[in-house]
Amino acid sequence: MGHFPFFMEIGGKKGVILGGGRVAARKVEKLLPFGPVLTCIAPAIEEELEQLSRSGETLTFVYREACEEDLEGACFVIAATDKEEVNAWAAGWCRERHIPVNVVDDREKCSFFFPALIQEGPLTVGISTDGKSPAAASFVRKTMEQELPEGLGNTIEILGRLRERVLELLPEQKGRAACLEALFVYCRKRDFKAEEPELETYLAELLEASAPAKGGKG
Ligand SMILES: C[C@@]1(CC(=O)O)c2cc3[nH]c(cc4nc(cc5[nH]c(cc(n2)[C@H]1CCC(=O)O)[C@@](C)(CC(=O)O)[C@@H]5CCC(=O)O)C(CC(=O)O)=C4CCC(=O)O)c(CCC(=O)O)c3CC(=O)O
Ligand SMILES: NC(=O)C1=CN([C@@H]2O[C@H](COP(=O)(O)OP(=O)(O)OC[C@H]3O[C@@H](n4cnc5c(N)ncnc54)[C@H](O)[C@@H]3O)[C@@H](O)[C@H]2O)C=CC1
Repeated sequence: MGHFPFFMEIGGKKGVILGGGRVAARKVEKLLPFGPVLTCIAPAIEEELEQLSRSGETLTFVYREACEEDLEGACFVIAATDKEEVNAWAAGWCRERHIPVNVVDDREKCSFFFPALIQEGPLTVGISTDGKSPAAASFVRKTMEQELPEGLGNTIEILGRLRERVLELLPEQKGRAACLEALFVYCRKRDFKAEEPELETYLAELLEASAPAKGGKG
């Protein structure tokens, strides 16, 4: 059975990574922009991984073999050592306690997978092959990255701000949906190049058009 792609909030949540090699580094690099509090435990930690902590205090290192108390209170765990028995032990320990666990050397033991990931501002695309071909997931990511129009992330950021206003100003659901759809269609026609002042103007026109006729109620 496939795995469902929940987009979960992990800001401030405790994440534990066992292992400090290339694969652990790739997982940590993906997680950091989403703001978790990460601890990485391994006797030897690659420089590539240590360097990721420059930007914030949310990544700490413990230079020893993993033990049970490392996992206690974790919101999610990534078993990324090169020792099959260590990864398997962590997987079992977490599953017994209903802690989500990712096991890099055995997809059967994972309760969640890492996707191939595209991030463009607030846009997140996660791609999975249900663990069947990470290489295929990687290929789809690269193909999609080339296809996504430049400026899309910025446009979505602006649309997010305008949306707040539309939800406040238009009382009726159908009217709101039509207005938000029209805004997006406009952005698409402008090849995602329109900046906020231009979209503000267009929104004002849309709101004007949907306002009750003069002399009406209110
Ligand atoms: C189940 C899963 C669990 C998880 O790790 O989350 C998993 C498991 C395993 N991967 C293995 C191998 C490789 N994985 C990659 C690459 C990626 N692997 C990723 C995810 C996942 N890998 C999850 C499923 C995702 C899905 O549903 O498709 C990506 C998408 C995301 C990421 O890692 O962040 C990232 C591409 C990112 C991108 O390009 O965008 C490469 C290529 C490389 O390293 O460059 C190789 C070597 C080539 C090969 O073997 O194919 C092995 C065998 C290890 C061994 O041989 O010992 C296992 C174990 C098993 O299959 O049981
Ligand atoms: N899921 C994925 O995307 C991929 C998974 N893999 C798998 O990932 C595994 C790890 O690969 P790399 O990071 O390249 O290996 P690596 O050799 O670079 O790193 C292994 C790390 O595990 C640590 N370690 C060993 N024993 C430990 C213990 N008892 N407690 C805590 N840490 C311990 C080591 O100190 C080291 O930091 C491989 O064995 C391979 O099977 C490989 C490629 C992709």
